[in-house]
This record gives sequence, structure tokens and C-alpha cells, in this order.
Amino acid sequence: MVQLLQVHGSENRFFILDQTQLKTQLTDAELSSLAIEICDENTGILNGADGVLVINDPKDKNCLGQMRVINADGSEAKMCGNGLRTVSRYLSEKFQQDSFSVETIETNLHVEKYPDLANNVPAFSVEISPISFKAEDLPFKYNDMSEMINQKIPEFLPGYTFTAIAVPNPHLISFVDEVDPEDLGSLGKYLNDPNPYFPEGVNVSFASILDNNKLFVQTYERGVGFTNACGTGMSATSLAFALLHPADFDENKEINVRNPGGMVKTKITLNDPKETSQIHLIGNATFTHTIELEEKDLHQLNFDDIKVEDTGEENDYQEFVKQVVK
Ligand SMILES: N[C@@H](CCC[C@H](N)C(=O)O)C(=O)O
Repeated sequence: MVQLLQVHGSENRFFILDQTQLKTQLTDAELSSLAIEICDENTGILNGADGVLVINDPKDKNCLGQMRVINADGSEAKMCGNGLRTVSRYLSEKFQQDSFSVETIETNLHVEKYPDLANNVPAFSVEISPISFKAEDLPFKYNDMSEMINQKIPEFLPGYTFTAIAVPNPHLISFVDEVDPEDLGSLGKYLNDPNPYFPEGVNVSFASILDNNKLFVQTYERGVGFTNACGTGMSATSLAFALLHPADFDENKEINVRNPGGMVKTKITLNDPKETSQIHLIGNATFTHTIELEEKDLHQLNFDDIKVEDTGEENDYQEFVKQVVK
């Protein structure tokens, strides 16, 4: 039997597939088809998810495991902040270690167990890196702009300013008085369909500043659409906040980032040059369900004979959200 987990970080939901338990690993084409099939909101498992987090043996033996991120549409992303917290918890429990590194497509990232956020709400702190503002790293094309930092781009939305940051997956951020999901949705869709500016698409976040070190961030994700939260989006937005709104930012404290699925904390250390700044993302790593199936059914995308069990953690997470969003 093979076990999948349904997990979430701030209700950004995923399935974890630990390929090290398989006799035959899934090919890239099988992983892509699996994500499209099980993440579908209407026809997938447990009302679907935003992606599949694949755990493999690491190539670098200094890491406990390798994480790959397959979006709900079957495309692969370089990183996933909320997902990394859940993968960190999985590896931490599997290998009984609380501080270690996880291999991702671009780099090895340090992760650490963090004190529970509330009863039965386990949490992890994860490093978000590398950071780049360069047009070729996002990538984006806009006139001959080499970096997009707090720029008015009327073709995106008149009157708004935009900042583009790769961590290393691409993010476009705008600080707004109040997040308008309609504007966010139409811009997110436009920039993730074929368009002249972001040839590989981009995760789009709108953020409002609620107070000193306190933000609300909503994201339209590449390969997914609207999500309850995007970990790398909230991390990149926190860095943009620290750079662009110094009067509201206290670098000695964590930033509290609310999102439609709950809240996370980020810790930003600004350095010069700005690409060498440090970002840590802290938040829940909740396992909601275990799903058991035969390995041959996983390869054949046959989910008629799965055994699903509820872990009970979601109730505790919802209690936690009620307390923090009060
Ligand atoms: N939800 C994630 C980001 C997942 C990848 C993204 N859709 C992309 O294609 O870059 C997060 O928590 O960071």
C-alpha cells in the first residue's frame, strides 16, 4: 500500500507523495497527470488541492529529502513556501530531526521545527531563498527595465505600482489600500495566459498594510488561480514591504501576515545588496487526511479503491484561526 497525505499551510492545500515508498517512481508525465487528476476541485480527491508535493531521496546527502512542486495544472514550480513547511514536518517526523536542510530545484533550504502555534497546530520555520530582482530571473519584459521596483505599469492596472521578485519562483506585488479580488483575478489571469510581459507567468499578490509589521496578502497563483495563501508570495511581499515602507517596518520583530486561510509570520533581515537579504517564513504545517491506495492504482490514476482517514487536525487549526483573526 502507498500513503498520500492531504496537508495545508494557511489552507494552501497539497497532497504529499513520498516517492521513496514506491517500487517504481512516477515519471514526470505521470506526476503531471496525477496533479491534474487529484487536485481538481470537483473531480479530485477530497475536493482537490493547489498542487502535489513530491518527496524524493536527495541528491545531496546533506539534505534529509528533496521536494518537487507540481501545480494543480500539472506545471512544475521551483519553490513553494507553505508546502515546504508541510514537507519539513513530514521529514522531521520520518527521521526524528528538528533542524535540517531540504533540497529544492534551485538550492538547499534550512528548515526548523517551531513551537506549536496552538494546541495540535504544529509549525515550521523555513528559509526562502535565493532572492532576485533581475528581469531575466523572473523572467519579465517591460521596455528595457532591468528591475521592476515600485513601478507604475498602466498596462497592468492604471494607478497601481508593482514590484517583481523571484524567490526563486516569480512574484508580482502591489500594495493597495484594500485588496479587490476582482482586480487581482483579472490581472492574475491576464499575466498567466500568454502575454507580452511574463512569458512564464507569475504569481500575483495584492497586499494592504494593516499596521506596523502587519499585512494582509491575497494571491492569484500561477498554475492554480486564487489560493487561500501563497507562502513564497507572502515572503516576497514582506521583503517588498521592508524595502518600500521602512516607516511601517521594524526589523527586530516578525511581520504578521494575514491571508484568507489564516496567518503566517515572516522575519526579514535587510542586507546590502538587497538580494542578500534573508527571509524566514513561519506558519502551520497541518496534516488533514491520510489516503491509502495500491501502487498500481496510483500509476493508473485509479482512485476508486482509496481508504481515507481524517486526522482531526483541521478542527484545531480552525480554532487557532478563530483566535488570531478575532
Ligand atoms: N503556493 C506556493 C507556491 C506554489 C508555486 C506557484 N504556483 C508557482 O508556480 O510559482 C507557496 O506557498 O509558495
